[in-house]
Amino acid sequence: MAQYSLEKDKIKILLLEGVHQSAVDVFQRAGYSNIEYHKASLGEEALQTAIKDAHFVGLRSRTQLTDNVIAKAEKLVGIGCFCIGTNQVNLKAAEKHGIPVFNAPFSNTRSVAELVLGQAIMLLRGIPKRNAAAHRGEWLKNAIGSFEARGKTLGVIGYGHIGTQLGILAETLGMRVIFFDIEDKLPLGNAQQVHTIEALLSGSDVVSLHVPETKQTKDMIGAKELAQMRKGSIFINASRGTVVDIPALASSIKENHLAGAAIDVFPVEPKSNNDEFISPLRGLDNVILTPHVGGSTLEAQENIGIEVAGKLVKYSDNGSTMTAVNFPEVSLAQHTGTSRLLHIHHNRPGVLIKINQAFAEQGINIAAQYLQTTIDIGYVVMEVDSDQGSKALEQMKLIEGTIRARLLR
Ligand SMILES: NC(=O)c1ccc[n+]([C@@H]2O[C@H](COP(=O)([O-])OP(=O)(O)OC[C@H]3O[C@@H](n4cnc5c(N)ncnc54)[C@H](O)[C@@H]3O)[C@@H](O)[C@H]2O)c1
Ligand SMILES: O=C(O)[C@H](O)COP(=O)(O)O
Repeated sequence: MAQYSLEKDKIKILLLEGVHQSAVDVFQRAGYSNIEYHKASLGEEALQTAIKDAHFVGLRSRTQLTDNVIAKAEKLVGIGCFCIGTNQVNLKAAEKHGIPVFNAPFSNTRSVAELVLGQAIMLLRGIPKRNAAAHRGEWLKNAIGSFEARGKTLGVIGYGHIGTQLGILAETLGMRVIFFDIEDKLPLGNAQQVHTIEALLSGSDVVSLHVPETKQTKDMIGAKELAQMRKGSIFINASRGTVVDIPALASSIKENHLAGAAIDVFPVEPKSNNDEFISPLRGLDNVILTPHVGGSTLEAQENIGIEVAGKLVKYSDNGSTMTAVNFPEVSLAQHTGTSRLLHIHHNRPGVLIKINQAFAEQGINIAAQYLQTTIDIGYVVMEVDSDQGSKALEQMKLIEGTIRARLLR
């Protein structure tokens, strides 16, 4: 599939799930005015219709970009996840179609860490159940099951951007921090890495999960793992809903093995704010339930809007793919005085040689050339004399193994 870059006002940008206005501002400042904006996510059928003529799509954690949806989005050249998680996008399918996927790996991490710390303090004091009781007209003034955070052990599972920040914040309260991660990680502050999940679960007063959704983390915490936690301890999950067996967690709370929990993410979440939230955890006074708002602060959303829209604009304007999660990364300055071509191909031997040969035969002068590959695809960026761009694109289209070719203006 070959594409000439369109006039910017012809490039359709589909924004879903109420991404922050800052994203719209970034696109508009860069000259992209054809923006279709939706406050909610779209179901598969509506999504297929809206995405059919879109060149870029921006979404958050709810919208499912399946293989099927991507295959039908014939004009799509870039995907922006305005969040951290990218599990809602079939990354392999996007790669196969030559579509880079970008996200915001840092912008909401502090928001999650702050929320979790607040929840830990509230749960250690038994506040959620006292709050629920007060709303029913009951008065639970006593110190039973009420503890300071100081001196308690926080166990972090997944010591990445969020887990590390949480650890540092917790230490400022005088908590001891241990963590479990599949990688060896540099402990920040006085944190200590433990090497089994059992050691973490049995050694912590508060356990907090900060792992991504992967095959390995699916149902990582079930009845067996909950039983390994200390009696009277606290469990927090603001990572992904697939990581925890929720019925097992509900049983552990009802049996008073755990003193409380805070859950922000669920295996099945309502599609919109108008749909009912269904969970076996509903009605348990010592469980804080939040509607996947760990990263939903105005600061985080504004920064995410600027960051991800900026990455999409850069890719559209000059082909730069830095920080793409499924694609060869190429960092490129703005080009002046030349035509820049982007060529995405199946990663087989000889593609670059064939492009160079074809250009040589046609007398096309190459001013600059960049190549990066993943196992499956190669990404070549070439600059040619500005009057030779269209001819060069025609030649690129003919190369065997081409997935996409694009000429930037
Ligand atoms: N609730 C929310 O609104 C919200 C907001 C932001 C992020 N998140 C979720 O939180 C997750 C973590 O975010 P982050 O920025 O800290 O990610 P990160 O990639 O920086 O850290 C994840 C850590 O988990 C570790 N890990 C991976 N698999 C593991 C396993 N099987 N066992 C133990 N450790 C494992 C990794 O090595 C890494 O250190 C995200 O993937 C996202 O799904 C949720
Ligand atoms: O992956 C993330 O960053 C979080 O889960 C937040 O997702 P959201 O943007 O849909 O709230």
